[in-house]
Amino acid sequence: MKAIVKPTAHLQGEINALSSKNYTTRYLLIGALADGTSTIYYPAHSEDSDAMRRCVRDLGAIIEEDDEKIVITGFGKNPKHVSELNVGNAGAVLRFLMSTAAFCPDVTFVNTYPESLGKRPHDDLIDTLQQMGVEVQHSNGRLPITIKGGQPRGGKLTVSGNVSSQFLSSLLFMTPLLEEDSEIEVLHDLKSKIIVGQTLEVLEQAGIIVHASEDLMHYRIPGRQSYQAKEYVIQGDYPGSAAILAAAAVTNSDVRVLRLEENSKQGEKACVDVLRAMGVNLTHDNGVVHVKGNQKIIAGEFDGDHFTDAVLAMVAAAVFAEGTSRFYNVENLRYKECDRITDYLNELRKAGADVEERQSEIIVHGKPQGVTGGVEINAHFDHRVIMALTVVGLRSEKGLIIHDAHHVAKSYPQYFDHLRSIGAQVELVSET
Ligand SMILES: O=C(O)C1=C[C@@H](OP(=O)(O)O)[C@@H](O)[C@H](O)C1
Ligand SMILES: C=C(OP(=O)(O)O)C(=O)O
Repeated sequence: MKAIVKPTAHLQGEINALSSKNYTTRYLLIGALADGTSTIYYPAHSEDSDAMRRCVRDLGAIIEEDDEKIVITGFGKNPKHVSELNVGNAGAVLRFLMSTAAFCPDVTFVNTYPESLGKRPHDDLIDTLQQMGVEVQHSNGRLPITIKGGQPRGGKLTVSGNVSSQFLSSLLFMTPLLEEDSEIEVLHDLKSKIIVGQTLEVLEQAGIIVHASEDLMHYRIPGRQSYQAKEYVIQGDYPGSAAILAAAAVTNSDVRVLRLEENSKQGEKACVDVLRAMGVNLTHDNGVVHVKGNQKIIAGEFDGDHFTDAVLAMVAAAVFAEGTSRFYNVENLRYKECDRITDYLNELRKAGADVEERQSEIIVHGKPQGVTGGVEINAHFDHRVIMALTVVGLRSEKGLIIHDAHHVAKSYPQYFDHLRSIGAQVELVSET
């Protein structure tokens, strides 16, 4: 499917934020690791959350669902001995389940997105699983990956955190089920540290005890624990909503996004502060972000690691700022669905933006007068590239054509419908 994004000067209306992808994957996992029956209200429905649902079902969880909830009966630490799992293009789902798979004798994670997830590195987690006595076959740290587990050992473990926080989260989900106590030391650095807070939050809700140091670099996890079955309610999703808010910021708008909790632990909640710092007229009360955009954006400097999945949307807003913006500490964007620095900036340049890259920085020389557009964009299999380029297309002179825009469904299948409901001129055309 291609998205034909046309210049749009005004956006107006109200959007009910999509449900959080990152909470849905977590609650599905802890529901599967529990021995009883849990209920998850308002789960996300996207390719990534579907991937987690499919895989935990393959591993033996029993799932029933209706329009508002998923009821899941878990397998505890005794997953079914499947031989193959397909996580689609979902990095977090793959990494979280690589540890769960250590309870199975022989599982292969297949490589269905060789150009996207198939290129992402998982060596840091493979290394820790090997420390636990698990045999892992892999292709240079990449998919396909075969885990030959059975009885993983706890004890003293290390994991590197400078590529992704997902490796640490994965171990935090699995180690409480081991016979031995575990101690995890995070080596080098911990990127996307803030999202580990979401992992610790859901573990605590399920009655799991984890002793974490204040800097989140050391953990003591008692073994022989079990996940309690509980009821969970999924909150609205900040990473996806960040693109809607950016679209409202770069147009003349009066847009409300509902279900965005002020006290959420999602790091991407910072997008509200980033837009505020960029001079965007907005309020955030009672779970509603209300943007009254007037197309004026002021440049700023931001540590993007605090809001990793919203960086591309904030960069899209900065494309139209007065002055030069800098998003620093973002090197791990290179290891996501595509290289979100080089690949993304190449597409932005085609659209007419003035951007520069460093190894761990994105620099944007703003163009308040707008960009020319009128070109075709490669989505690089990346939902966040698609969402961000759509924002740029709305404020361009000639619009943009985004190829393979169906990949938006990885996290936000209703993105274009939501944008169109507030007046965005976007046409969706199938590509054969
Ligand atoms: O734990 C999670 O659910 C996620 C962690 C982040 O990845 P990194 O830790 O690789 O930055 C984020 O980008 C991803 O969308 C989801
Ligand atoms: C990077 C993302 O997801 P994942 O790492 O789970 O593929 C994302 O949602 O932007």
